[in-house]
Amino acid sequence: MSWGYGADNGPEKWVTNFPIADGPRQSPIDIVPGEASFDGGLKPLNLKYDPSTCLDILNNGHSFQVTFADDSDSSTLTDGPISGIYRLKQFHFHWGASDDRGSEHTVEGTKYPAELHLVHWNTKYPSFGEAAGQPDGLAVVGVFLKTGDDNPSLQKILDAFDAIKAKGKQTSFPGFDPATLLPGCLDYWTYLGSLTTPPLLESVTWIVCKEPISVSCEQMAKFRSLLFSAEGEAECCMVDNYRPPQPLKGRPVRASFQ
Ligand SMILES: NS(=O)(=O)c1c(F)cccc1F
Ligand SMILES: [Zn+2]
Repeated sequence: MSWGYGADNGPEKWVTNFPIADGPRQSPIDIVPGEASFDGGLKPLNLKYDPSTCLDILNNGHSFQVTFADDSDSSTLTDGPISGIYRLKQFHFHWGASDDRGSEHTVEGTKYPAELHLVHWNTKYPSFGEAAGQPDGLAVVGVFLKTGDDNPSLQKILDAFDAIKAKGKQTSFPGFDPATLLPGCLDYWTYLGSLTTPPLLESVTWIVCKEPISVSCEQMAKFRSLLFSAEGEAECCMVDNYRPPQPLKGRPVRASFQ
């Protein structure tokens, strides 16, 4: 059986096939603002996204992701805590079965109902796959979702869900601008971590935004209408697809703001 989020194949079991699960720089973590150190040397995030690089939306059996053409520097992350140019590859979300949980990072124990991950790879390496194996290979921008007003930008994504309900389904998704998913304020915490799903590679510079974006509770219900299961299999709702916080193991967490 391959990894997932169930009792038999979930986060507590991943270490069996992926021993790095107990490694020194695993993600997510609980962010404790009072223990983060303000670093005046951290630059503002510079996110430049070109909607024409948006290709399609896919249910990969553990989340859904929106994928981007990454054969040029059209959609990039620069500055912030990183050096060089990182290209946007995809974004995806993690969410809960109810509004009291779902995010991967937590803030002093507070769980949000969902978390957005914008995944970028360092162009000093030839591809995403190569970069994913390097300690400075990836940079993921995390944004919390908080229940409140309806989010029109999110709604465009949710309206595509009927075409990707089951695992393995994919449909074209042209012209979406991921910048519309960013909060107004781009203050962030940053630390060195890992992928939060197997293979849990310790190659991610995490950049977690302090300000959440909104999602309505009806929109959260739509997230929960996706399936972990493929067509023809017993239906299993895609919910609680989050890894809980992992030990900090002495890592510094820096803040871009005071
Ligand atoms: N969750 S995460 O952002 O760490 C992540 C990646 F960066 C890359 C691939 C899958 C994945 F889940
Ligand atoms: Zn993720």
